[in-house]
Amino acid sequence: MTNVSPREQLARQLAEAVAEALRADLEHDDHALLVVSGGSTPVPFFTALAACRLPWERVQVTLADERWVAETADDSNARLVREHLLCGPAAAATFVPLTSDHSTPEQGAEVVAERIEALAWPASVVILGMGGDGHTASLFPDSRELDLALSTDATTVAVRTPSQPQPRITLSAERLHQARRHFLHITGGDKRAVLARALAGDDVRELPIRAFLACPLATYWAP
Ligand SMILES: O=C(O)[C@H](O)[C@@H](O)[C@H](O)[C@H](O)COP(=O)(O)O
Repeated sequence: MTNVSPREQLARQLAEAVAEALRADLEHDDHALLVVSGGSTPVPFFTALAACRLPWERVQVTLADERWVAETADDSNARLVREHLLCGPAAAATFVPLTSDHSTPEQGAEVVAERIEALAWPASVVILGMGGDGHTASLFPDSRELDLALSTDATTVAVRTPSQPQPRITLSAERLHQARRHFLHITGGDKRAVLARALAGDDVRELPIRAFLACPLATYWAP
């Protein structure tokens, strides 16, 4: 038995659950939509999911949020997806990024929204991450667009926040709720403590992850 770390085991278990969900939906739908988050946590999950046997040509992939940077930039979530998930057979999936040629997310938000709205909603799966400040996607507590992102029925919202170096674009909470299944993928003691605080209170503006605690949320956590 190889010595597999708890985080690697978690990534593999999450990948199996997501693959199973996609297969179940593809039994009765032509396409299945997977919405993933960026950051660092998802990398082993992406690698494990890419190795799963799926009719990838019928899977659509998009992002919950994105930094408004070129796809060649180190901190591009689209780059992370292309490098770690869309590999091997999974390269046959249809990936729809969240950036456009516009110089700002405010200018690009509408054309990105149109592109996203054409996908196979409701999503089969939304994978959420969480930051130490309780943000998820780009719903940041210190963002002046938080109230809008939590209340609008628009698909995308341009976000600027003092805590992040780049402008961002995020799917709105309303759009992120349009899914059959929600998974929260977090690791480490700090995030476990933030989740415990989120579960103990109701103020969504304080900890925006709270916007997703009511929908069934499968939490995948490892130390
Ligand atoms: O663009 C992003 O950064 C993500 O979509 C973001 O919402 C992420 O899930 C959290 O910031 C956690 O990031 P880590 O996994 O790097 O801790």
